[in-house]
Amino acid sequence: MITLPFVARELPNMITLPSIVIDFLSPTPSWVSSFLILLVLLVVLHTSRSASSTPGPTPIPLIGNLIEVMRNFDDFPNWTYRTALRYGGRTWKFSAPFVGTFVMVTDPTQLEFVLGKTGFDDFVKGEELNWKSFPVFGAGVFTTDGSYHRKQRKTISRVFTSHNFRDVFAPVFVSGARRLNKVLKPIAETDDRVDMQLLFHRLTADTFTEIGCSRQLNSLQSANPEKDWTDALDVAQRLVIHRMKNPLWWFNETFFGGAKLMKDSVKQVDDFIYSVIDERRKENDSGADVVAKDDLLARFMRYQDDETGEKLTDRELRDWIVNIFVAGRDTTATVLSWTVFNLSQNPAYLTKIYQELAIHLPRDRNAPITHAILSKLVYTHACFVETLRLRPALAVDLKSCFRDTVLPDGTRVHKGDWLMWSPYAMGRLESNWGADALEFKPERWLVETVDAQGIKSVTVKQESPYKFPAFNAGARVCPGQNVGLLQGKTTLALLLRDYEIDVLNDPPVEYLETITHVMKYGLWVKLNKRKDNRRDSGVSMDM
Ligand code: HEM
Repeated sequence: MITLPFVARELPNMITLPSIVIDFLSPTPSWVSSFLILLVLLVVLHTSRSASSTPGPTPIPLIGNLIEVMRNFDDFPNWTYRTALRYGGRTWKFSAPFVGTFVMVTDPTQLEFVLGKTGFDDFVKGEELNWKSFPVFGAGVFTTDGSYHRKQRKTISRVFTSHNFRDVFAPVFVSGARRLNKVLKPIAETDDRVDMQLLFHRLTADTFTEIGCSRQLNSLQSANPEKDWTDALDVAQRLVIHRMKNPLWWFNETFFGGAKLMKDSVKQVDDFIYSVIDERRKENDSGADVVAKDDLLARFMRYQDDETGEKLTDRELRDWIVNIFVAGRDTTATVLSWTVFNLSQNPAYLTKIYQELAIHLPRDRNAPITHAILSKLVYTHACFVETLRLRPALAVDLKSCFRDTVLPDGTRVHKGDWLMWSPYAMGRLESNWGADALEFKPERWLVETVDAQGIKSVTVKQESPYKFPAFNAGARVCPGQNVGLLQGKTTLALLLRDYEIDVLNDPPVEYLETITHVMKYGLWVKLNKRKDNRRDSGVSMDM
């Protein structure tokens, strides 16, 4: 054994290598030997880390689990499920070069540590996510940490009052669902097929533009040019995902036009949002009563920093609006699509929804449908959350580890590692949901309660968010979950009241993993007008 002088200088504890290695290295230029030694050290480091007691797919020196990850790239949520099964729901690890080590959690107790109070400061969104997504999300609520994130959450949460649920959200969602049904009417009268996923996305784009900035996008009814900004947002979001998932993303952006596509898409988004902000500022200056518009933009414009008294700049307003738009639009539309699909595979549950609608929705199709009525649609609600369990809108989520820490099960997580959790896998594990975990079974959400007067009622169970993290959990739990649920059940209720939906499975229904768990080829269906099941005569409902 001989000692390498330069290594000894770098590392006082003296690292020694077998002479055979040195003999091999000595005739080579010093940078080559330095590089090779670095590689050897990396292998040693890598092997010592992977030799930890945390299970996981066997890594290959230097490339970690890259091959396995690449092989399962397009089926990532299922891979997380299969691997979690292999390790019996225990925490496991995998790694990939240039991306890092991922610690995967599927057990509610570990997730509570990570997302709850104890680990909140140890696990953050982090700088990498922040800068990679900056062109699209800017310094928005999704990608920031610390006090800036808290002030956004506080302002956003103030919009979700019971008054707004009753007087703003419910009417917007009911009128959106009615518009959707109107668009479907001529389609149902012919043999035409339609992609419901596309229409759900347009519907939620319309409703969240209305809630966000009181603009009528009308993308459901027409090829409105303003709709293009939402398409551009989709493209930009996909590029962000590419940045997060593919270590060679910069290659694509630099040499294959990705950078231009990102720039053009972001510009289209910005043009729309800045024009809305500009218009609102002019309305403000002209003395128009913007306060009466209790939309998110109005609230954000009224926001003043507690300490400095400063208001938000146009750029900040733009970021806040984009984030909330993405949060509300894609998630709800995705879950709606999967709910329709799940119900088509389980007609018995569809029949139960029909019964519930027959009892609670007004007989007159044009009569108002209030928030109070919608609150009674417990079974429809349960179908929506059961879909979320099996098809969470964010199938996999992650945070960056800010400092070395140890999970309750003893797993060591190092600073810079990624802490990942898979709501998709967690929703399917028997250890979390019992032997029938893979079955679509809305009943698992229903609980019977008895009030002080002895009156029985059925409600939807509140599961622990650490067992059911479809809306995240802890201090970053989704503040809009009840808004999403309300729009989900409203749309579903009115759609199923009026139409029988025949899912064609052609093209097949498969998922595509982008930010949300969307369907790769859409959800193609054939529609028929439904008969009103309260009338024995079987007379078709008026449209
Ligand atoms: C079914 C519908 C919805 C689902 C499944 C859902 C799910 C989620 C999830 C999983 C997160 C955490 C994402 C992360 O890790 O950063 C999240 C965050 C968030 N959601 Fe939702 N969401 C839904 C609807 C909505 C709606 C309708 C709004 C607003 C109107 C909204 C607003 C937000 C916001 C602002 C955040 C960021 C919270 C933070 O980081 O502090 N969501 N949502």
